[in-house]
Amino acid sequence: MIPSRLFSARPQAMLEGVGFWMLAARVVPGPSCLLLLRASPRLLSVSCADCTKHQEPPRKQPLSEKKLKQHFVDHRRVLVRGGHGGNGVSCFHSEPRKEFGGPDGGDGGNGGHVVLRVDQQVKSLSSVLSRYQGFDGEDGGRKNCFGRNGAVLYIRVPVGTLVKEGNEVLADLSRPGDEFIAAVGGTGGKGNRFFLANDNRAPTTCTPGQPGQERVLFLELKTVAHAGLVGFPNAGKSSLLRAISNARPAVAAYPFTTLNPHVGIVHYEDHQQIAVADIPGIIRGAHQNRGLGLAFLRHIECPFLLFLVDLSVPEPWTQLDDLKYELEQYDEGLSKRPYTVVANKIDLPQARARLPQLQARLGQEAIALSAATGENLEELLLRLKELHDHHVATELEHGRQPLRW
Ligand SMILES: Nc1nc2c(ncn2[C@@H]2O[C@H](COP(=O)(O)OP(=O)(O)OP(=O)(O)O)[C@@H](O)[C@H]2O)c(=O)[nH]1
Ligand SMILES: [Mg+2]
Repeated sequence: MIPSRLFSARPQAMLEGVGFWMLAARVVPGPSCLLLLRASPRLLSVSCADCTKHQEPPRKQPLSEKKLKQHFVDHRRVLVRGGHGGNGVSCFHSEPRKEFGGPDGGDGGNGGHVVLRVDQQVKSLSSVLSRYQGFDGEDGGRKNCFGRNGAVLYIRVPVGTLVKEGNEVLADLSRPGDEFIAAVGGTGGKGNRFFLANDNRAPTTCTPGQPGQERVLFLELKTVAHAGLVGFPNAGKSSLLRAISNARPAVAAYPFTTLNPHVGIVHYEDHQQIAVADIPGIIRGAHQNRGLGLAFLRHIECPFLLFLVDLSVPEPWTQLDDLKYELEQYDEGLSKRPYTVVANKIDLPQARARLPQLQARLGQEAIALSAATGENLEELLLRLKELHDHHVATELEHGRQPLRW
């Protein structure tokens, strides 16, 4: 509320706003300043020294979900073209008193390759452009000088980038530092020196540089994480990820709130880190492209899974069968990965009542918890650690490197 006596100080300034607040701040210090602080902190900092001490530093505005989606890009079509080779040159050596110096045209340099390189700092394909042209090689020169080769052009991509041409998978860049030559640079042309032969002492032939390889590649980002949260829309996957990690996926009471996978890192006291991916909701018929269809199933690139069952809906045990069926239809053996069943929303009385029936129907233990209230999250965290340790042990047993985040 603005005290009425302030208006009488300079009523005409109300329209201007700025002038009014400056005057009022000097007239009425103390609590009124708080009101004014909210109205115009910049001006108040000039007039009220006391309040400036308590002024909060400006906070960065969080990105809206719409903007986040624009930032996360999980597939890209890229036209890549290697650099053009430099041309060979045709010329002859000339020197005073040396009439026939011979051919001395140098070769052109090779065009530069375009190379995809995995960079752990890059988290999505949003920084990848739609076309890349490699660096050209330099033309050859006189005096048998060869042209400089074109430099290699590196495209930084995130871990888990799949490179496809048509339907063929060319490369799976799943480790930091992995490289793939997307387009080979063209070879440089030959200078006339190259064609010097016994039967031809003065060749004039030289060849042009070759164009670089050109192709259209499809880059696809798999979400690489230790655990994948799989569940129906609205089961509470994003809420659970928020509860156990620092990730901030959007949560709302409508299906398909999550349209892109989010990865959250669970930190343990012994500095172990486990990456958990929140995958968009799966519905019946997803393998036939229903709902978000197949688009998200490609993201399930996790050594173990967390099946999230929503206890607030009737007959929750059917969810697990449906989820497993969809995964199996998409990729045989996907549902056979180590997993654990998590039953969410036990804070609701009707959900808690369904728990014994769910356990009986599944014939296995389900971790009952509430992502909203944080109830029983510890049990899930311990189970996650167990699954992770089991994964590490199995990978080492097979002589493979376990996934590190
Ligand atoms: N009562 C209760 N509500 C919950 C709990 N967890 C999630 N919810 C609510 O369930 C709704 C859906 O939650 P989300 O986390 O967005 O669900 P989701 O599985 O990520 O949904 P999609 O992204 O659409 O697949 C929201 O309204 C949440 O507030 C819980 O433990 N208890
Ligand atoms: Mg979600």
